Amino acid sequence: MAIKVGITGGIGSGKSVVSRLLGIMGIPVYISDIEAKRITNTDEVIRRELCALVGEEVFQNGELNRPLLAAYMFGYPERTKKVNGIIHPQVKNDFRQWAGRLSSKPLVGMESAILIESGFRDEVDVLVMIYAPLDIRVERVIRRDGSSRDLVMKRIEAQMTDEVKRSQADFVIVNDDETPLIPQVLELISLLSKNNHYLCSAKNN
Ligand SMILES: CC(C)(COP(=O)(O)OP(=O)(O)OC[C@H]1O[C@@H](n2cnc3c(N)ncnc32)[C@H](O)[C@@H]1O)[C@@H](O)C(=O)NCCC(=O)NCCS
Ligand SMILES: Nc1ncnc2c1ncn2[C@@H]1O[C@H](COP(=O)(O)OP(=O)(O)OP(=O)(O)O)[C@@H](O)[C@H]1O
Repeated sequence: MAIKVGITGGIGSGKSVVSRLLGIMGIPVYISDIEAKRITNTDEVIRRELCALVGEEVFQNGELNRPLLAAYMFGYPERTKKVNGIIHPQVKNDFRQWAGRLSSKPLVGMESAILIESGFRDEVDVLVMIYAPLDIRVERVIRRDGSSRDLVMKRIEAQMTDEVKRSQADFVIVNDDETPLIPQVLELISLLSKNNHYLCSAKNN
């Protein structure tokens, strides 16, 4: 049975960068953002419920109108809760199936900015928080997405605080543009591998 590693952290903290590093090292990672998008675009029940909640225009030419959904939910906690309530149960189901298919792997990951708040904490065995100071995160996302500061702040407000995340995390990786990242990721893998001989089996292959 694979050890399931949750990777969380606020928007722009560097989860995707860490997940890519894990991927390079042979650890498959379920990227919730990507999978939630796929499921939202293909699941009939989600489609129906989102249309009923937001309006038919939330899908355009069969595709989710992402800017519209983002404008609808971010900044409105009650709406965010309803949208999450439609999408997240299906993502949880999908993750379970994905992890089941990879049960022979020593380690698998699940990346989500809102892993704790969407009720995924119990789906993973170990929780890793990627930490970066707020100002750095905001600047990174503005640079990455070309979004406005206001839009980034609204997303941050829809996410749990770093303090709460930190209190639930088993490991914290600091990605503040100063602390070297790769040694921390290697240390994490080495720690997780101590009990399941991950590195030994890699050497034997
Ligand atoms: C609202 C949507 C359409 C906006 O799409 P967009 O391409 O602009 O953003 P993207 O999906 O790439 O997300 C970027 C970042 O926004 C933040 N974010 C996304 N969804 C949420 C949410 N429900 N609550 C808080 N933060 C969120 C995360 O930090 C995420 O990594 C999209 O994020 C979405 O469908 N969200 C609902 C599904 C969801 O909760 N996904 C997150 C992981 S399960
Ligand atoms: N250590 C780093 N060195 C250089 N660039 C970095 C580093 N960490 C993150 N970045 C850059 O900052 C941006 C945000 O990082 P990333 O996309 O990994 O964040 P995230 O936590 O996955 O965000 P989101 O919640 O939006 O998915 C990206 O453009 C990424 O390339």
